[in-house]
Amino acid sequence: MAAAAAATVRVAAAQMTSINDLSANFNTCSRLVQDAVAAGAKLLCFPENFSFFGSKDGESLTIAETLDGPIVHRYCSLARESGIWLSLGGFQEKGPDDAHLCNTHVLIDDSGNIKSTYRKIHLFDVDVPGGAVYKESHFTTAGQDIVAVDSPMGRLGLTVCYDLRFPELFQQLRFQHQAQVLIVPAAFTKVTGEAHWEVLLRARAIETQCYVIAPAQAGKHNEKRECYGDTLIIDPWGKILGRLPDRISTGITVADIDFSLIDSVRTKMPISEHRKPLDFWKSASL
Ligand SMILES: O=C(O)CNC(=O)[C@H](CS)NC(=O)CCC(=O)C(=O)O
Repeated sequence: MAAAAAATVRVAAAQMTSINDLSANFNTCSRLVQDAVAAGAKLLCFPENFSFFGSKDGESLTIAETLDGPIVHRYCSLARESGIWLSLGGFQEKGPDDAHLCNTHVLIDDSGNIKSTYRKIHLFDVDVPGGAVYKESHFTTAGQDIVAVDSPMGRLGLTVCYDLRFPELFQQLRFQHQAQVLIVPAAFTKVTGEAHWEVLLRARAIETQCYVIAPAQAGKHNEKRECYGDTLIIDPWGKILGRLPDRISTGITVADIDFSLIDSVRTKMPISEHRKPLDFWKSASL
């Protein structure tokens, strides 16, 4: 008889203040990996720009690398040596030309192999009210593909930051790609985070009936940039399971993924049966 799958599995999400120094950020990540392993986590998720947070426009282009370059290689070794899965939630991957990179979410297994990669689909070209103007597309090429992948932590759906505002991606991950756990690494602005971060994350968890793991950049990265922070882990009922003692400190939070909770929430409230196919909406709007 096959061994029964574990009923729960522990995951961790990091909160950190990355700077424009690859080694300093790697040292922080290594320390957080040790904390996650000590806490019994099988997966640790890092925020967007975990390995490098530029201090001026275009600085990230100077450190962009391919997935087989030394930066990702170092994180693969860290995963293998520590026996933990890592979600690298926003790596500056060398793009199609020297003027563009891809904002790539890289998932590494506990043997140190890259399991999958997702390239951020929605780019942050936004004039933040009361904040700065962002033009991510100036130096970033958008991804085209939805990515979900099986793991011991369930079927993981990969996203990056601003994707959070586009529920259709999350609907696709749940209903077309059968995701159970959605990872939303972020570097949210302070202004938009205050207004929207928690409510958007809880909404995505509730409407997809998935766990949501949302590791966040936090606090002041340099003279010009400050991120909202507030790393969260949320269950499929929308309940917050994990959060650091404060919004901007560096550290991890952990929570247990309970597969029976996913099943019971979905069975008792069968939205996958009640939802209308796209064709319904086409005819309903005529
Ligand atoms: O600020 C930085 O340099 C780092 N941030 C990023 O790399 C990305 C792209 S500019 N930030 C977001 O997507 C913020 C989304 C957001 O804040 C929202 O949707 O409200």
